[in-house]
Amino acid sequence: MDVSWIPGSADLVVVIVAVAAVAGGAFAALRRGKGPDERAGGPSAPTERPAAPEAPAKAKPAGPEDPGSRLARLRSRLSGGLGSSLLSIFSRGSLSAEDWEELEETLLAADVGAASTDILLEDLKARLKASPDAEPISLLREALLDVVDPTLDRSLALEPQDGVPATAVVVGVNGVGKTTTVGKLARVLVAEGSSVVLGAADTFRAAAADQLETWGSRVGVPVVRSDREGADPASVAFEAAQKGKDDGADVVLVDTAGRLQNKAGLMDELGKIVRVVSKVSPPSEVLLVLDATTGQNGLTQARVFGEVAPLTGIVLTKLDGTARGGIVVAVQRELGVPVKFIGLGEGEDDLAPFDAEQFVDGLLGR
Ligand SMILES: Nc1nc2c(ncn2[C@@H]2O[C@H](COP(=O)(O)OP(=O)(O)OP(=O)(O)O)[C@@H](O)[C@H]2O)c(=O)[nH]1
Repeated sequence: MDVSWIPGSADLVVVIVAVAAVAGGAFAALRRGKGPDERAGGPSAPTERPAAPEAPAKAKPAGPEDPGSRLARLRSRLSGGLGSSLLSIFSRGSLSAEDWEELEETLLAADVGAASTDILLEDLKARLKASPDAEPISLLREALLDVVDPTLDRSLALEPQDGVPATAVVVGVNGVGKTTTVGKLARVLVAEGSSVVLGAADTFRAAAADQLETWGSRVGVPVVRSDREGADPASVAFEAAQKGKDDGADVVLVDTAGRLQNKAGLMDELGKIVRVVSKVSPPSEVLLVLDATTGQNGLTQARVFGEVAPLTGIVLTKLDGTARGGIVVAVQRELGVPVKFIGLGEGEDDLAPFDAEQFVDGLLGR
C-alpha cells in the first residue's frame, strides 16, 4: 500500500501504525464463542433464485500478511505524528491559556469532535488539579482511555450454532468501504479455518455485486447474488443465509447498500434484510462501516443506522488517508458501540482489529 501520495496523512498514520502494531496477531482472537440463541423456522421460498457462482467454500488462500511485516511496510513510508504536537505542548511545563487553546485545536484537528474535546480537556484539568506532579500526557492518556474504553468487547460474535451459520450484516452509506470490508473479513475468517458465504444484498448497483464476486473468488468463497439490478436485497440476503446453512458454512457475511438520502427506504430495506435473514439465522453482528475521512459526519450516519438495527460494532475505514483518527474517540463516547476494526488501505490485508490502548498510545505518540 502506497500512502505517500496522501497529503497531510502523516499525522494519523503514525497513530495507525501504532494501532496496527498492537493489533498485530490479534486476528487469532477475532471471534468469540457467542452466537444467537434462537433460530426461527424457514421462510417461504423467494421467487427468485439468485445465481450463486460455485467456489470451494473450504478453500484456503495463503494466510494474511504477517501483521508485523504489514506494520514495517507502513512505517517505512511514514514519519511525523499528531502525538508530536501534543508532546511539544506538554513539554512546555505548566500550561498557559494559549497552551490549552493549542491543545484544544490539536484535538479538534484530529476530529475528536467539539463535545468530546471539551470533556477531555475538563477531565484533564481535573486530573492535573488532583495530581499536579503527574505528567500531563499520562493524565491525558487516562482521560482518553476512559472515553475509548478498553474494556469493551471488540471480538466478533460469529460462532455457528447447531449447524446453522452465524450471520453478519454489514451496513453503511455508499462508498465507505462496506464491500471491501466484507472481502477483508472473509479473508481473515477463511484463514482462521472458517467456511464463509457472501451475500451481495447491495442490488442497487450491479457493479457492487461484481466487486463482491471478485473478492469472493480472490478469497475462495461462494457469493450469492442476483443478476437483476434492483432485485429485492432481502431475497438475496435470505438466499445467502440459506446457502450457508445448506452448505454447512460457519459464517454468512451480507453486504448491503446504504442510501441515506432516503431514510425511510433505508430503514425498510435494512429492517427487511435483518428480518428475513433471521428466518435462517438471526444476525449476531450488525457492523456499521464508517469512513474516517468524513469526520464528524460519521457520527450522524451512525445514529441513523443505529435506529434501523442494533449495531454491534463499527469498522472505521480509510484511516490511512486522514488525520482524523480522533473520530474513534467521538464515536466511542457518543454511541458506546465498540470500534472493532480499522481499515488501513484497499489491500486484502489492510484491516486490523482495533485495540483501545494502542490507539490511545499511538494518538499520544507514545
Ligand atoms: N484507502 C483506503 N481505501 C479503502 C479502504 N476501504 C475501502 N477503500 C476503498 O474505498 C472505495 C469504496 O469501497 P467499497 O468497498 O466499494 O465501498 P461500499 O461501501 O461497498 O460502496 P457502495 O457499494 O457504493 O455502497 C474503494 O475504492 C475501496 O478500495 C481503506 O481502509 N483505505
